Amino acid sequence: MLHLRRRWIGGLNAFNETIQQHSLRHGVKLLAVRRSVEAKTHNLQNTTVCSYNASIVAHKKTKRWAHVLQLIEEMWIHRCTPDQYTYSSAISTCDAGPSWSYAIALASQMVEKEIEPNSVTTSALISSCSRASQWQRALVVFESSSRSSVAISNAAMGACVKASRWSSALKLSQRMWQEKLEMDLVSFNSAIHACDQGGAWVAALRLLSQMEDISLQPDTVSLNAAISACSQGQRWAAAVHLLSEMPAKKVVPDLISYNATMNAAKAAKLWPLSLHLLDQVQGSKITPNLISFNTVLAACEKSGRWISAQQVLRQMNENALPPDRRSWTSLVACFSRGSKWMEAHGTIQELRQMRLQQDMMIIGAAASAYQRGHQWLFAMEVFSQVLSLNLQPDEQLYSSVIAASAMALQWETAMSLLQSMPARRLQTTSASCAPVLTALLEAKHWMKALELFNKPGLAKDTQMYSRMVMVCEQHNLVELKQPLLESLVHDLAASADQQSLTTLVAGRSVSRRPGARARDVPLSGSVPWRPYAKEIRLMEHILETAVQGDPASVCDAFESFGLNMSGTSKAWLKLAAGEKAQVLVAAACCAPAGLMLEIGTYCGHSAIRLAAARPDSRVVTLEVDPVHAIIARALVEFAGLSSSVQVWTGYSRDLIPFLANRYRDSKGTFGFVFMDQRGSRYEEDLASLQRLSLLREEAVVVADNVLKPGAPRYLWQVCRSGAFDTEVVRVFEFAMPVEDWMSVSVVRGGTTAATAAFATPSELEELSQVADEMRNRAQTSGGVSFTDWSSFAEKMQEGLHKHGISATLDVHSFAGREKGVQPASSQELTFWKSRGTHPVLAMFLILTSSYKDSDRFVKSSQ
Ligand SMILES: C[S@@+](CC[C@H](N)C(=O)[O-])C[C@H]1O[C@@H](n2cnc3c(N)ncnc32)[C@H](O)[C@@H]1O
Repeated sequence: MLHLRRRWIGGLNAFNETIQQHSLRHGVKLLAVRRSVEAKTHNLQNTTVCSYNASIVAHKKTKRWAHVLQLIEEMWIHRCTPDQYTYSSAISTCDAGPSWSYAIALASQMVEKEIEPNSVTTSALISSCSRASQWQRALVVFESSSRSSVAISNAAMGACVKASRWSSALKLSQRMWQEKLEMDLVSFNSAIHACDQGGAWVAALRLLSQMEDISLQPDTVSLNAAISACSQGQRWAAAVHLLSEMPAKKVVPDLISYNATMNAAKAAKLWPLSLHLLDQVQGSKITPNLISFNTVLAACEKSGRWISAQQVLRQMNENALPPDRRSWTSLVACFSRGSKWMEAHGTIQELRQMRLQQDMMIIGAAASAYQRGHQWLFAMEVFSQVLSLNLQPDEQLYSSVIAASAMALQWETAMSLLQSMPARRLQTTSASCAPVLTALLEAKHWMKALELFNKPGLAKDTQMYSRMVMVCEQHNLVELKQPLLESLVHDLAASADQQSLTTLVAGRSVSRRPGARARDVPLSGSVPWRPYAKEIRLMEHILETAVQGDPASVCDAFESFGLNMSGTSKAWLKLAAGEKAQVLVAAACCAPAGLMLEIGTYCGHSAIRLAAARPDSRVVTLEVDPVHAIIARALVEFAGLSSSVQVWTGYSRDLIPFLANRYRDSKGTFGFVFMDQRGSRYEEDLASLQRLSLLREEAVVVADNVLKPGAPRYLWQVCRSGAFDTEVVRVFEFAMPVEDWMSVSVVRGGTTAATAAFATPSELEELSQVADEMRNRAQTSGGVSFTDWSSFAEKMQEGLHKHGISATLDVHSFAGREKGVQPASSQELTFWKSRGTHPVLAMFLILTSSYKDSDRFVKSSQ
């Protein structure tokens, strides 16, 4: 007993400082003097401990802690010794509100008077420490308490949770479980709350199952905390599961349950799920609040779903819930991501009229929209607005405004903005430097550009190199390009792989190295991923296995390497090979004379195929990644096609206007185009080609991957605008057992600029965004499994079908003629023409005729 008391005293010694600061002893004494006078008057001498205790309990109910303190002091004066019960009641009265320090003072008095504390006093004392944000002291009291009890442990866990010490709280709950204390709802709820704080979703689910084991019914608080833990732990599926299970557990979900699940959907960028949950809330008797709407808006923002965001804002108005700054920021950011600068601008104007105070978030989102829309004057205007509002511009805002100015060739403005960043203690990054560099190069200030580029500490990324290399190539700045490429290769992660690139950059052409052995082809999942390791191995494989100067053997080597890669899309080689190559070559063979354009060179596989298939033509191919471009040039040279294939480094949006100047031809420059860049750019790049009159009459335009990841906006243009005749060809993805589509279109005469005004239905806009999300997912470290690709392709097919877009030709059972162009019989051509098929496509159909279509032809022509 004595030992336990010592422990208790030891624990309390830690409070000395607090007691000195907050002790009421002094105040209590003064009160007691007054009270003792009153006591005399009221003849309280005969009052017993019991009656004092009764009065204290009465005051406890009304939380009159000052009276309780007076009574205790009085008891001492009248030599009526307070007991354990007196102190328990008194401490729990003082535990509430600002009087927590008196609880500590009372506890200290108990120690002084050698009165043994019970579990009520201890837990009340722990709560007091917790209120005083003294979680460590709460734990000291807990550890020094003589016996374990649920109340004491709950109080200690509560103190840890309040102080966000989630792991300490979880340890306490584990201890309770191991010590077989009868954990109650409060214990579990505190523990699950701790899991929420730490995103410990596994522990939260384990606690729920422990509750089930002891037949303890969780309540809304338990389940909401568990959903929130899953959300913190990025487990949206578990969060949705918990929400859907609530009715079965006889727990009614409330707004917090829905908001927490929506938050999980937002974190996973699952905007359709968050919209669905919002619909569910609205369909139930719960009224969504600002948090609900803002969570859904933020989910839309993450994916740039501006149409959905607009709908959510309308719903807010219908619910008489005015959007706040956060809601507006999400909307403007959605417009920015969706490249809708005019809509973003309209919203900013609306906010000004509403006199809504704008903050850095909204302004930053607007500046980014202006940057994407090349609106440097508006970007500068918002920048000035930031200064006039005495806000501190951040790096993001600087980058947007600099990029917008640089794109408008305002290099002086861009440069002075960049130079003013350090004065504001802002770090210059590649996002802010790259546009200035490009603008300087465009303005032919080569030396200034080089000076900036060589500035120590400048973070250089591939995009920056790409833009620099692009300008050097366009202006034939060989002396400038060389150090850039050297620096690029040097900046790549140091590895043996780097050597091959160094050789190429040094200007030494690659050739077959007799005796050298290609490294094992497959890049298994266990091989650590290094930048460009896959591409460098591919190159080495081709150099070792193909015949120099023989394009067919080079293409075979590309394919054999690709077929040996396996697993997820991360290891998969993104070539238009296999069936796709057959469609590509057949379409190219039907195209009118003129240059052939490819957007998306990668390592040069399809460019080599095209050049080999049409020796009468030249291929111009664009590649944004400078390392891919280096490898592609080397392999084109190895295939003996350097004079037929020209590789340009740069982003298609920047390069197409350059092509217009470089290759202008009065008949239109390109007779054939192969779109194999990011599918979300197809439509815009095609529109640029049309606007700049770069397409010949009856030019053939082929696009790959129009089903997976998909290019719904582009398909809508080529299938439904009336400006093209199009066949949509069903093929197998190269080296993947998944269906994909390629589109083969012929530009109808006189319609080269007609598609711009042809609006895409909103559902297809949405589908385009889904496609982009899949593209992003494919680029993440996990990649996308073949099964996921397959089910994605099915869904995309359904979505397109609703808008009348389906495959028109099946090449799975390709029965076309052997390689190369063979003259089609006049009977075949007449057949297709009689069916209204464009003669160029008729030719293509004959070349790629599948069993199905051959049958159709044979039966109809008999
Ligand atoms: C699917 S791969 C091309 C495969 C290649 N056509 C073949 O079949 O061998 C796509 C390539 O396009 C490049 N790319 C993506 N978007 C681009 C753009 N807008 N402009 C230029 N290149 C782009 C990527 O860096 C990547 O190397």
